[in-house]
Amino acid sequence: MAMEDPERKTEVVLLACGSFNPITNMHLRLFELAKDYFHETGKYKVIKGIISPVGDAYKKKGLISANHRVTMAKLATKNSDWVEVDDWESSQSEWLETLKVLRYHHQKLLPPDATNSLEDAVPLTKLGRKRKQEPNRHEPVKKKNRSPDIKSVPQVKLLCGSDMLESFGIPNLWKLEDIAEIVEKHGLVCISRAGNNAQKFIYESDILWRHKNNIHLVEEWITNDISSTKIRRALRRGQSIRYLVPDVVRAYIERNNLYSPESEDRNAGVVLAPLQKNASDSKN
Ligand SMILES: Nc1ncnc2c1ncn2[C@@H]1O[C@H](COP(=O)(O)OP(=O)(O)OP(=O)(O)O)[C@@H](O)[C@H]1O
Ligand SMILES: NC(=O)c1ccc[n+]([C@@H]2O[C@H](COP(=O)(O)O)[C@@H](O)[C@H]2O)c1
Ligand SMILES: [Zn+2]
Repeated sequence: MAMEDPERKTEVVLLACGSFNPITNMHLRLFELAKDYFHETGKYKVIKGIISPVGDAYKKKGLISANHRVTMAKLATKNSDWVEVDDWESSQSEWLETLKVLRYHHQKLLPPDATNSLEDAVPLTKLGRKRKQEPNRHEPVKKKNRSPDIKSVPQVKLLCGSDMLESFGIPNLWKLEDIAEIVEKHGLVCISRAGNNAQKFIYESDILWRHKNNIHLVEEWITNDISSTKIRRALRRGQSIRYLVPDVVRAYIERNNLYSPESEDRNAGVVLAPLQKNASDSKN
């Protein structure tokens, strides 16, 4: 009686977008923290985590080739039974808005006959009901006899740190309509990060406030301020990065001599792709 009906839980896929230059232990922790959070609510079941390294066309300073970044992320997740790396985003020749990456991964989860431009026409939660239940290759078929109310299409939520949430406020970096669609149709899971105040940021934004039910703030109590920037800095200085990144990643970096003063100068003086794109969009 008191047992929850597992079939009624909303299935969630967590998508983390970023440079992963290189992937760190903290990136991997984000997934574990978010999964614990959702399971503790009793309402969600996290079925998968996806790491999507940004493509080279993002043009961030110090960004090394996507090839290496994807390889390192794959090495780092080798032992995870639920987090995987997807190179679809990084294999595009142009930089892609994060919303487009979310849409792509959501579409991949739809039954094959539902993928034709339904996305914008039908609210996400209705998609599963509108179409006949069909197995898809991402998920084993569950018991039949589902209640029609079960949202059978998993939600794809954007997993990020609070610095990424706060980057929504940087002029020209994000389009307002993209932010709106991310929080309205998909949802956001934000892990606290030193120096950021996500709650206040949501309070100060009308659009985020309106959709705060779809923004999940997760407090990281075992605080850990590892960042890729600090890893690259340590490497340039010949310092150890052991126990800050998975050991296979450390070995791969050393073997290929990936980070140096020269690599840090990549894209120096180049305008970041979203800034470039949004500036030229606002001119036409
Ligand atoms: N220590 C951390 N705590 C919370 N979130 C984090 C942490 N490190 C990374 N993230 C999140 O992981 C995602 C990918 O981040 P990204 O690839 O930029 O890593 P990073 O460590 O912030 O790198 P960089 O220092 O180069 O900006 C972002 O959403 C970012 O907020
Ligand atoms: N408008 C947008 O969709 C937009 C703008 C800026 C960054 N991003 C994404 O956010 C992530 C930021 O990563 P970094 O913190 O490593 O720069 C990347 O995946 C990037 O593509 C998206
Ligand atoms: Zn970052």
